[in-house]
Amino acid sequence: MEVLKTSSAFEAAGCHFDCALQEAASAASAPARPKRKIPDSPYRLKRGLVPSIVSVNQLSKTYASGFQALKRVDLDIHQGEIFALLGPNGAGKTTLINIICGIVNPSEGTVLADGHDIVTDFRAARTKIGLVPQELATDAFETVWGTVSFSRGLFGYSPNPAHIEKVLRDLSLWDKKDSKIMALSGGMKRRVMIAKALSHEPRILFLDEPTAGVDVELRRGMWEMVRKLRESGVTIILTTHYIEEAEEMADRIGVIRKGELILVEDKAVLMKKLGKKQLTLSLRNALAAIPEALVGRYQLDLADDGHSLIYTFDKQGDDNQIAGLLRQLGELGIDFKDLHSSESSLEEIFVSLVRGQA
Ligand SMILES: Nc1ncnc2c1ncn2[C@@H]1O[C@H](COP(=O)(O)OP(=O)(O)OP(=O)(O)O)[C@@H](O)[C@H]1O
Repeated sequence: MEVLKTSSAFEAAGCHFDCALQEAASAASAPARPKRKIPDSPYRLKRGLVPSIVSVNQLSKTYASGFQALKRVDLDIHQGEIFALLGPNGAGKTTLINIICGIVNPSEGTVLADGHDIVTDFRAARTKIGLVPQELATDAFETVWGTVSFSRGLFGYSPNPAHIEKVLRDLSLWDKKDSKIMALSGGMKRRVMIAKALSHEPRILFLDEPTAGVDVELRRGMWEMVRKLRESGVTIILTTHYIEEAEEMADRIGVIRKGELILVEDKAVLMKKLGKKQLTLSLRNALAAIPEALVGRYQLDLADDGHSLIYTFDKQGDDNQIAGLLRQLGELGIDFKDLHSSESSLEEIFVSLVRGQA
């Protein structure tokens, strides 16, 4: 439930998805924590009027080995949104991003980036896109200013010092503009990668695992920065293994499993539709088992050596069910001294989706 948000264990370890699944499974008994208020986004406020900026149609990829990494994927990314692509290791996220960015050829299907076909109109499509790859690949001996300016040149754009200055200032790198890359911290290097990706003024920015291995404080700073980029009109597509990141940042969420896009949904709708609620009753006297009269009628579990009775129900469920359960408990003489409710986190919803249970 709420308690299953990204735990510090895999934050610290930069842990990958399979690990997250195990964490989620084993964290069910952790104490509840209060729900965080996530600010509404400009995208969400004007939703309904937003056109697509990336259009993926029936996209498939079969590698030379014969392995089919993507299976007829259809996806529209809306202008001005932050879209989070989630999926276990090997699901096909990087393949999809690499095809859109022109790094991997599609086997079938088409992709339009800001109206340009990524195969037949490659150059125009590529200028619209910025990619921040997972690996920090920068020239250690080059200066921040030099490497970011050079990236712009790679796209055939004439120098624009005013733009490079703005990017460096926005990313809090201006005071480091003359520093060599090797003299920067990991977090600064990551921001240099973002500056490089923004050097040619793209309208679409792909962030592949933007905060992998980044400490919690810096990660929050990165989230703030990504939101500012979105406010400046850049559409952002990110992959992440940190569910908290998607929950915090994304307007919409796509889930890939075994090369298939199994779900694309507004985050808030997803959490409402697939989310579960739990009502936990602290019993006055421990129960050895769920009473016969309740079995099959309610989804009930015992915890805490029989001292807690947990009722799980759909978020969109009928409130009369709770009243009915409480009445029946009274009739059975089962008394409780306290009760509290909690809601599923995105992480729980996600775990059930990739396991195929949702
Ligand atoms: N060049 C390649 N040749 C053959 N198979 C490949 C190639 N690149 C990727 N694959 C396979 O395609 C599948 C999808 O890989 P991809 O890198 O897209 O997954 P991912 O969702 O990004 O995973 P991760 O979260 O681990 O980065 C994997 O099974 C991978 O082994």
